[in-house]
Amino acid sequence: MDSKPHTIEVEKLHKRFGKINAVDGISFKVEKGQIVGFLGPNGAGKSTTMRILTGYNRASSGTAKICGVPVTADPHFIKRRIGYMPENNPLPLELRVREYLKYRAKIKEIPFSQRRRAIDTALERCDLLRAQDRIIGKLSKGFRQRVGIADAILANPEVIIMDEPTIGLDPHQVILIRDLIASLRGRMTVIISSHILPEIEMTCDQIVIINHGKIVGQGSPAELRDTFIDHTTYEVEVHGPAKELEAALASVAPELKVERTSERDADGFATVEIQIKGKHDYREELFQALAENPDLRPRSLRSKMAPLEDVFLAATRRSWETVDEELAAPQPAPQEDEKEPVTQNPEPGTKS
Ligand SMILES: Nc1ncnc2c1ncn2[C@@H]1O[C@H](COP(=O)(O)OP(=O)(O)OP(=O)(O)O)[C@@H](O)[C@H]1O
Repeated sequence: MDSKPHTIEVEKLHKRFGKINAVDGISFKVEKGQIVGFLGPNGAGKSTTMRILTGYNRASSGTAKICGVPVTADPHFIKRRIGYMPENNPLPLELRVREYLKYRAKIKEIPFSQRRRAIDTALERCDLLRAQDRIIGKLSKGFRQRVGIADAILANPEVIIMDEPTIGLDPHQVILIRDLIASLRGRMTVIISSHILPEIEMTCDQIVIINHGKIVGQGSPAELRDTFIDHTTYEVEVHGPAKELEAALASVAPELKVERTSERDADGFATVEIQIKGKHDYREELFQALAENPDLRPRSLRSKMAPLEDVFLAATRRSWETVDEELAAPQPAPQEDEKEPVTQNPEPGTKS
């Protein structure tokens, strides 16, 4: 049973651009205070979904609700509840940081008496107090991204949507932005899209994997691993003849595969990566098999979590197989609404 309230509810969302199904029946819910990552290859439909949520794009069909209200029902209500940082966020390069946030505070209708405090808080949270009088055009890309985030959080909205917030940043800046996003956990509901998989894994409570406009995987990193990864990987450091090692490993599990073996180090130890099908933890059996052989000397043994990249590849591969099957199947005659995009909702007003 659902326990926490859902700040974002998306149901059977479709967006067609002519013949392109950019978003093809997406449904998901996000609990209050969670950080959700959108993962997907180029053209998967991430930005389009985000733009529908913010009211920038209208859906062809389906519903998207923010705080229980359909995004098209009350654009003003939605505007006040969402902070949006679009991909390649355009900023006025000639303005100073504080000046820009003042202008944005006005647009966002923050009451005059609260503006100064709201700006100071956003500057502080984004570690921009030192840069508040700098001209935006003279800031590094990392600082500009922080200005974009400061703008998104300025009105203390319930939902923050960020499209590729770390694109083009150096690793140091990526860590700063990641920490900044993590600091919003519990306070705001956050959706971010990124191609940087470890970043999504480190930052997000839930991950939504999108491919060809459809959701192909959804859940916490652990749940996704459970769904898409059917093996466990182990790494063992061992000394001894290759033949003996092969025999010892073969006795552990019939479906054991040696993925790679490193060069031996100065002490004669090689690092061997092993994969065994299934979810059973074979560490004890592996250690025993190696230790029992007098010609082998194990030095360390550990199980390795599958990288999110493997989950992503497995999820998208599975969806490509489905697409291939769909393409091979006989096609029904086109429906009326496939010929012309359905414009169910009016285009909302200004950017928030
Ligand atoms: N305004 C538009 N007109 C026509 N087609 C569009 C439009 N916007 C997006 N598309 C198409 O819709 C599909 C989904 O695009 P979208 O930008 O949502 O993908 P994405 O997952 O955000 O990709 P990326 O990671 O490259 O930003 C793509 O095929 C894209 O070409």
